[in-house]
Amino acid sequence: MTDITNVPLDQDTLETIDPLGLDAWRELPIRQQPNWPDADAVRRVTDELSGLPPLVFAGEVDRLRDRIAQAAAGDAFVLQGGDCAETFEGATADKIRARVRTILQMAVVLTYGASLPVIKMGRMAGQFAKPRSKDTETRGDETLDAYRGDIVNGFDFTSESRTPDPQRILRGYHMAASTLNLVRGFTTGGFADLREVHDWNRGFARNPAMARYEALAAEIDRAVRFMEACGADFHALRDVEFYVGHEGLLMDYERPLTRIDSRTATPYDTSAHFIWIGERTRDLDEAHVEFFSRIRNPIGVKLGPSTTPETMRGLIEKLDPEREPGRLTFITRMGAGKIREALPPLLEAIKQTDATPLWITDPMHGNGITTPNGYKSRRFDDVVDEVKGFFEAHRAAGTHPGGIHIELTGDDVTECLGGAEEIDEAALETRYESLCDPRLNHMQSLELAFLVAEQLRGS
Ligand SMILES: O=C[C@H](O)[C@H](O)COP(=O)(O)O
Ligand SMILES: C=C(OP(=O)(O)O)C(=O)O
Repeated sequence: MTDITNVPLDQDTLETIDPLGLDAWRELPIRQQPNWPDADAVRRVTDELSGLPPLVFAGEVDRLRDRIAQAAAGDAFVLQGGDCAETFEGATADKIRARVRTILQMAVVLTYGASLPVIKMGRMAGQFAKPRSKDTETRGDETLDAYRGDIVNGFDFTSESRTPDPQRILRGYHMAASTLNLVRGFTTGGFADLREVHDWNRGFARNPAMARYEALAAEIDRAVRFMEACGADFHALRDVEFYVGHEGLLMDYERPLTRIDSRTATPYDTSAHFIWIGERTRDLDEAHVEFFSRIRNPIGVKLGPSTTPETMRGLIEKLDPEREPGRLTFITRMGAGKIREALPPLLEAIKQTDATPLWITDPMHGNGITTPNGYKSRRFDDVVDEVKGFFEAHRAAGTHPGGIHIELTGDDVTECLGGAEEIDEAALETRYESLCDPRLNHMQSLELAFLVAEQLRGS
């Protein structure tokens, strides 16, 4: 853990110089921050970042909060997806297009399955910082800093590349800005036309490996044609609301991008519409929860299998004291083997409170394995099983299963095992590109969407 606490100041002084408490986190323990070698260089960068334009606007953030409130009430479903770790090299038009396309395709299938609006959100345009299990990595007799994401250091195993470089923070900001710009272009410029997006799904279901989904794809097809025959204005439907979110981890990025909204005089973290706090940094008495309790964005918190009802209640008190609809999302990542025991007590406990968080399943992070040939992977079947466990638990408790959070790519990588294409351990060697955790590829993502749609129809 890195202590980046400043010289402690007394409470009165703090309240005078920081009335909104946006720097109170600096007095608290903090995890998962880089050991920047040059504090002055970091200060110069954060000063510069503080003066750069916001990436998102407070009004959009408010709209997302309303949408999340809808989902929490069971009237919408959230789809969050994107890379485990976005890279600077991967911020190309082709890769961004493929990811957006995958999310839009999944959304069509889920919309049909749920008969509800699907709120589309990329793990994109800022998902550059990674928490790690270990601060260092050893290869042979050399030990270097662990790779913490492109916004901190490089992946190459050399001392130069692994040394945290604050200039990367600025590069991350510019990469996020250009990614978001393209995402906005795609989702408002015709690329999201429902007829075309569904046409891609039809092609997918005709693939012999995916034949199981043909019937559902054909049903969606009929529905789209029915809408067309009824005179639906597909031109108006070409534009979709698309939001971005990432883990709020690197405080030297999130704090300078936090700005006071001129309409309401309240602080918004303008690095993304949605920010989540990771499983490793959600301690109630530490810096991340403190900081994100002060901002107006909708906040997610990852909940692993050891989360107790008491911790959950503490998070609600700290992050959503006003019980504001849409403010708080719990993203459970329990693991397929644990969700059926670990989630029900939380759902029973939530019913005893006046809180109405949105519940989303992240079926990726509790299902990591390392294969005998040395790859970090996940079994598609475990991912599906955790999703099923999530729906089962919510059905039994009478609460709403409100969304899914997936690490995915639009490319044909081979990082997760199984799926209809039956990716096996040997295949992992052919196209494993993630610099951190394994993602579902394009086909696996669509397959999951069809399976979730089946669950939604049954719920
Ligand atoms: O994406 C999540 C974490 O950053 C990742 O699982 C950490 O991986 P590690 O255990 O290899 O550090
Ligand atoms: C690190 C992540 O997840 P978790 O906090 O659930 O481990 C992540 O989503 O990238």
